[in-house]
Amino acid sequence: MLSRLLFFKPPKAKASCIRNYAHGLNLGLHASSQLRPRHLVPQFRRTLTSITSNNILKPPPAGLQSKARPPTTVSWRRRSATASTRPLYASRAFASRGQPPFPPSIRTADLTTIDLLLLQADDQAEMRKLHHAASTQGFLYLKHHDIDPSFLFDLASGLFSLPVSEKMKYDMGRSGHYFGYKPRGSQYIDANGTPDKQEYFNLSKDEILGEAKGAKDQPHALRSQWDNLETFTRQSHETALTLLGALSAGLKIDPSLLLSRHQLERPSGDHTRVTWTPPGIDDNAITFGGHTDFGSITLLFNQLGGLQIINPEDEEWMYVEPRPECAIVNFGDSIVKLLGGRVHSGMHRVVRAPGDQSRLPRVSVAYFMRPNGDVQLKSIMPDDRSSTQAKAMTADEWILHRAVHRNTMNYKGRDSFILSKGTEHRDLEENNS
Ligand SMILES: O=C(O)CCC(=O)C(=O)O
Ligand SMILES: [Fe+2]
Repeated sequence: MLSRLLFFKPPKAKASCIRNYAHGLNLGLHASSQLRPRHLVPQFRRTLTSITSNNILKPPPAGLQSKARPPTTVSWRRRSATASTRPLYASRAFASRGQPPFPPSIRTADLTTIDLLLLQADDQAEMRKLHHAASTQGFLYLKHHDIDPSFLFDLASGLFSLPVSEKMKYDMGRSGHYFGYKPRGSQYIDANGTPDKQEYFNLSKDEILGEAKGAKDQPHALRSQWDNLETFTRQSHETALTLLGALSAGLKIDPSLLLSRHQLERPSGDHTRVTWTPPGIDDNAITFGGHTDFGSITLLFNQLGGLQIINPEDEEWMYVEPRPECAIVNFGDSIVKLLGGRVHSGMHRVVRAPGDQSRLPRVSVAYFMRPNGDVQLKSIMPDDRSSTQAKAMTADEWILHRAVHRNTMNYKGRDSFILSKGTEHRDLEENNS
């Protein structure tokens, strides 16, 4: 791996040098599956640290700094590789799990498929396609990623079959704290306060990377997978950064505007979520009500159907068919606010899995990328500057706001429902942002 890194030229300009070096770092990481930045020779690590600390990346605040890890977060491109030169995609292993097929007769959303390899190769047409998908449906399929969520699907049954009293030791509660366990029924799904039907664990990026103070303990099923969780977190974040970089190109803005607001090493609400819905749900039941995601980019991994989005043409709900070789990507409220409404945060919900799939427990895995916690959620677009001087909620405040108001125990009628909504209800939202 070192010989690969030495091919890279010494730094020229700040931004490009960071990309080249971090790019090289990533190439090394992926070429040699289990190598991580902490395995780099100290000399190279020092070089990277001094480059990145040169006013482009702010170091994390004291107390949150990782001793072993250089900040590598500005990269968004890796050197392109063709499908034939790349190792077996993790998603292929994820594909063969023998679940009943998604029923072919069901109406599904016709989402654009974006090729991550083409984005990494700076393919202009693919970047335009990404921009178009982001600004219309706000949902897309992403192929040729190398994120492997299969270990989380494997551990889900053991994790969620723990006694409720055991899982409740990790309860996230009702205060808006958003990491830990969410029991079934603790969020409501509609204006009447109907409880949801799924449980999940949210695992903080900062805790997984060892950078959060006071990190919570975790059940053994998760704790024993910490290395895999770290790899999953890093790869998901890196993939989301690639999307942000390519989207910036589509929007013709300086990529650092978005990249500097989504740094891996900065404290943020990013997390991995493993969701479990038991079989035996009533036909037509909604297990997770219509919502938009709070953050910037969600990478979702599904084996079973059940996810639905609203068709912008006729406003009807349509299934999103799981494609095991693809992640489902959607854009959330935070990036809508940062880009002054130039992308769409798609409304979605989850219903019982269709057909024979409904006989299985439904597991889904997601990585939620959010802005750094202290980022103000207002437009960063150069054209919007004059209208965005007022102070806005920070990314952390926005999570708190939405999470508190979704909690069943905080439900006080329609007003609570209105307060729980995101950017899909712009008229409502203007009153609470
Ligand atoms: O389970 C799914 O397919 C989607 C879950 C979801 O929308 C969420 O957790 O925000
Ligand atoms: Fe969602």
